[in-house]
Amino acid sequence: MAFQTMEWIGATATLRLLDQRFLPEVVQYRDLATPEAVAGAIRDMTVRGAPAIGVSAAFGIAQAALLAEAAGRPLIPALEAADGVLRASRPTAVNLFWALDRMAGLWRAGAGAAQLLAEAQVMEREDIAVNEAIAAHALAILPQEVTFFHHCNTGALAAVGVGTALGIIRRAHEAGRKVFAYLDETRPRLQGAKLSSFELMEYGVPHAIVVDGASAHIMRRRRVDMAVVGCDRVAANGDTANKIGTYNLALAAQDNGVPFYVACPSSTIDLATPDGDGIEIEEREADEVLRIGGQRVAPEGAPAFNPAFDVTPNRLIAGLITEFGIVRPPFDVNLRALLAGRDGRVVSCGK
Ligand SMILES: CSC[C@@H](O)[C@@H](O)C(=O)COP(=O)(O)O
Repeated sequence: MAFQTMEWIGATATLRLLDQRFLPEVVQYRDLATPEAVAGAIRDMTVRGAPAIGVSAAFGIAQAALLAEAAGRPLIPALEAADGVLRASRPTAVNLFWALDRMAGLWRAGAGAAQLLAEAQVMEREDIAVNEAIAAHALAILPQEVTFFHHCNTGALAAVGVGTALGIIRRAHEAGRKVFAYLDETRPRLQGAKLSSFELMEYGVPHAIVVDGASAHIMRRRRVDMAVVGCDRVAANGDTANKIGTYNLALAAQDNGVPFYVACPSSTIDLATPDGDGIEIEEREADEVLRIGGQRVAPEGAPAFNPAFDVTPNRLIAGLITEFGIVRPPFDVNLRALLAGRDGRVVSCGK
């Protein structure tokens, strides 16, 4: 692979992130030396995608402990401050809070810097395995020839391993399936056109970038076997927050009889939020809408509204593809059973 989304540089205790803001034109890395810098990189979308955000934040916590220990400062105030600044970086992807809670469980119990770094590295390795398991479960239901519709970027750039939805597309291609993918360009940040296409070009997966508004038309006129997207938070009833435009895509899929799947690690499931109405939706600056590639496309002074995510109601979702299997409706029952199974009890994927 010609790029690596993140890398921990032990010698300098820095987190090296591929700066996704400049892809596909420039492959350039940033070395972040403090948890505040890591939080800034999450906020400005140097790193993005729910799993990648979570693991980056875990390294930010480890970094806080390492810096405090090296300076002989007390650990807990440093960790509390780092936790606060990282928690405030982006609101919607629950993986951020999941990762910070997991790290906080350790440092509140007295873990030191070495143990916190080891835990961040465990999370890094886990993500790789989880991504592979998601792809393997998906492959089991895919035909030999398959055309996908995909939204945003959910691949290696959004994770540590191959990613979720885009990881499925990549692994299906590598497994010898005859794969084609339509990639929504994903306005306003263009993660589909810039990042997902960058990845699929790299892997040699046949695809076409389409404008977001083309999905219903393409599903009506052309072969599409499955829409598959990632997600930032799944509520207890299966309502799913993902990049703005996902809900539109799900509606288009339903109207055209195309099964709509959401691929996610179980760390994206948030049983504490009963339904999608309780999910905070990040609102970003108007300029993302008003400009394309730095160039203003709207009249001077025109207003804009820029919600970065939307919530797809559970009734539009055929299944959630997790590392433990494919969760089918009724999601309220089956998601609880899935997470109970993760703790060693019964696993029911509602197949
Ligand atoms: C496996 S990534 C899943 C989601 O995080 C992805 O679909 C998405 O919405 C990313 O949004 P972004 O704003 O680029 O961080």
